[in-house]
Amino acid sequence: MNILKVNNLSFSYGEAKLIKDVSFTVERGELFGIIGPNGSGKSTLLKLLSNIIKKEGGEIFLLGKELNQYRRKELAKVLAVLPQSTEVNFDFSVKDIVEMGRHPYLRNWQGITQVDKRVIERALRLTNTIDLVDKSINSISGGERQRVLLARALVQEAELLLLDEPTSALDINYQIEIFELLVKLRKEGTTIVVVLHDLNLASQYCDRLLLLNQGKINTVGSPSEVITLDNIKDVYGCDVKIDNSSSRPYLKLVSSK
Ligand SMILES: Nc1ncnc2c1ncn2[C@@H]1O[C@H](COP(=O)(O)OP(=O)(O)OP(=O)(O)O)[C@@H](O)[C@H]1O
Repeated sequence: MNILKVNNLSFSYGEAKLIKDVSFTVERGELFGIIGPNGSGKSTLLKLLSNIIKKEGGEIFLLGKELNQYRRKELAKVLAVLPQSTEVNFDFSVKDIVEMGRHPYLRNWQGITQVDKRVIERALRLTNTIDLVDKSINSISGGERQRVLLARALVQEAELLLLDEPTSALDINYQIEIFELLVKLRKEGTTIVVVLHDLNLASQYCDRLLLLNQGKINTVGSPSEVITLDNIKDVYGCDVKIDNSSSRPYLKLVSSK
């Protein structure tokens, strides 16, 4: 059964049409990657799926219900988002930030419960951020902040996670750790849609990929169907080598000189 169904989605900023007639589905329990060059519309697409910006045309069904029919709290229990920009304007502590993710579960006038505390502690452990809880969100590194905001998304216990470049600020150790965490979450039943720049990480970890080019879908399919010499040449305009000796394609850059 699909968790997300997108039909003929379109979106413009002013005159510029940024998302053009995009249709695809995401199945329950998939790790689904969105890839494409800078400016191709990946973040815009993710914001549309998160209801952060409103579509111009088309339909987005989340668990069979139109996204714009969800109430805010109801949506936050089904869908959690890690945005591309992890800047936080106010000087909250890490603990406060992560607790905010439980907001949709809190009753009026009631503080956090033992259940909330357990969920928060698990998310802090999974993202390796437990030692940061007393620090101010603005006094930690960009990579630490990215993991803290992932913890905040996890405490929402949503069925669908939408992550915009969750490892962009992370060193190689944490990149692997976060992807192993995503694989674990997927095994537990969470569906994950993730925007990625690193085509090899996308190939290695995602079940299916959507390759976006100038706001349109170029290809949707398995990593072997999407990461091909022709597709990379068409979309990125560069020559690469692709090693297909293992089950998933591995891309190597070729110097233009
Ligand atoms: N608020 C905005 N107003 C006008 N144009 C915008 C706005 N936000 C993004 N754009 C434009 O929309 C296009 C798509 O941007 P988007 O951020 O979705 O691309 P992306 O594929 O995520 O890029 P990147 O890989 O660089 O993060 C870009 O040309 C960008 O300049």
